[in-house]
Amino acid sequence: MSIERLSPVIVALDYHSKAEALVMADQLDPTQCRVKVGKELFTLCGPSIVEALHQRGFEVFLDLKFHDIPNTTTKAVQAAADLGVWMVNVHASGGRRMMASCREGLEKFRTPPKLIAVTVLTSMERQDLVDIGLDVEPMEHVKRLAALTRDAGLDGVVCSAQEVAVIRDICPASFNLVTPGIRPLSAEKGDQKRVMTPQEAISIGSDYLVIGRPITQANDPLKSLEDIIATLS
Ligand SMILES: O=C(O)c1cc(=O)[nH]c(=O)n1[C@@H]1O[C@H](COP(=O)(O)O)[C@@H](O)[C@H]1O
Repeated sequence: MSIERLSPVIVALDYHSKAEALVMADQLDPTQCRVKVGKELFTLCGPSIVEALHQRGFEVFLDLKFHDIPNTTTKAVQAAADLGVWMVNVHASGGRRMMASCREGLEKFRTPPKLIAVTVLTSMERQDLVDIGLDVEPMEHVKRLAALTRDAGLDGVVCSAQEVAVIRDICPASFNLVTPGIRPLSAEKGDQKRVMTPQEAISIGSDYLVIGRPITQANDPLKSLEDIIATLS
């Protein structure tokens, strides 16, 4: 069975050192999940953490949420492709030209990473958008940015599972919907606002579930991962 069919779970390795991240990775199983390397870990460790995870058999989502001018962002996603990562992301609010330039920049790679765009962070709610001058519901803004991402030719978006149904209506089935803000019923929400359980997220059409603390802060992370996967079938 391919890993695509085995598990949609991407475990967020949000750690402050390579050693801590690898202790967690060594408790997980690369046939049951992928892993995500974000800003904290990559800023501290650089490419060596990606190499160490590849050596252990994990596919890596490099979550650096690039947001810059087209030239800079394109060079950044090309650097991610040089590292051989499975997925990389930019901010959709960087705009159509920036996203299209990134997509074109990956065309020269034989097996480019999936290129996806963050819509509205799952930690944000309506008032956070008002604060930055956007007097809209998160759902509406996510829909607009997902359409822009689709038109720029990217592989998908990061959104909350609460927006999946609306995006599915306007994007092709091949458009990947990657959803953080996933919380089993028993888990703390923490700083996440737009949340959903793993089971609900999959039933509504999420392709990938990004899950950090509910797995990495569990007493038995592998059991927590397996318990979550068991709820998905
Ligand atoms: O791009 C992301 O992965 C991301 C986008 C978003 O809108 N919300 C969000 O939480 N994330 C990431 O997903 C992970 C969620 O972790 P937990 O809240 O611990 O499950 C973190 O590493 C976040 O950086």
